[in-house]
Amino acid sequence: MFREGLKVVEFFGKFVKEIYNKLISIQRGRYKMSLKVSLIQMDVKYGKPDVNYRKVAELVAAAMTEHPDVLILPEMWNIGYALEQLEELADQNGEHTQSFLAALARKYQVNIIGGSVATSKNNFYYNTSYVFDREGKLQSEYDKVHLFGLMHEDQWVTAGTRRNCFKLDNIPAAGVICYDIRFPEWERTLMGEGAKILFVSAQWPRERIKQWQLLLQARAIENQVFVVAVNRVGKSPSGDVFNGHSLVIDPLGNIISNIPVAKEGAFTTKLDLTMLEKIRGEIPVFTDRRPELYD
Ligand SMILES: O=C(O)CCC(=O)C(=O)O
Repeated sequence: MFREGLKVVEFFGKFVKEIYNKLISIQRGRYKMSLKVSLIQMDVKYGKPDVNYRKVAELVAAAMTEHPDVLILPEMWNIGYALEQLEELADQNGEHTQSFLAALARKYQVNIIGGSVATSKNNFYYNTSYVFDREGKLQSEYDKVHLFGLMHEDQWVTAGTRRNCFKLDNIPAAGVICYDIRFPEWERTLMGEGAKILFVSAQWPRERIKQWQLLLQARAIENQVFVVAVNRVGKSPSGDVFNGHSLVIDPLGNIISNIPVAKEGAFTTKLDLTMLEKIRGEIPVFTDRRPELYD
């Protein structure tokens, strides 16, 4: 009798919690017209995952003083481009990274675009991104699709084949990694699910930083989306210098962030999502497309 009583209480407890969570997500989905994003512009220590995980935990804690809705990390932040050490250092099935990011997301109740980390899955290596929601639930797993030959990434890493589309607080969004931004057809493909924000994580060297900015502005304008793009700072042993220049760009291509170029830190910017509908209404590029003429 007592046991049955407990079961009934447990059942109703679960039921009430589910209703509560539903109401919260409806509330977020309906009313959220702005979104605060924090970009974690960090140095990545080559081949030193312990140092890098600690650094991410510190910078995420620092970011939380600004109460962001979403955090984003750079590319390959666990080991840098230490490709020749993948056998030893790649995160097996991404398990360590997933539990690390899920715990941070839950602890701070914040959405996390986990940049990317080197993983090994079924004896292949990948450049993998994980996205977690505020409850620490995995919303997307993405393996970088376009591998960067100039840094020999294609000799070590296997290219992904899946899209990275997800919803955060009910807002549709998409994510890509670094070299992916040179393929406008890929970003356009991701827009098919109605993304309002494109998240980009990168290790983009200083010598081509002008191209980084122009490419990101173009992706924002042509897709009429906000672009939130984080790049690392620091140096790699091969001599590449990374000067950050992380950017938040509105759907008209205007830069709306004010992130000190080469400084390490967590930088927060607010996106006003109300401008999207107006822009898309005025110049309706999605309905004016002529896909029958394209390849
Ligand atoms: O496209 C570029 O110039 C940089 C790309 C890159 O560094 C990368 O994908 O890791």
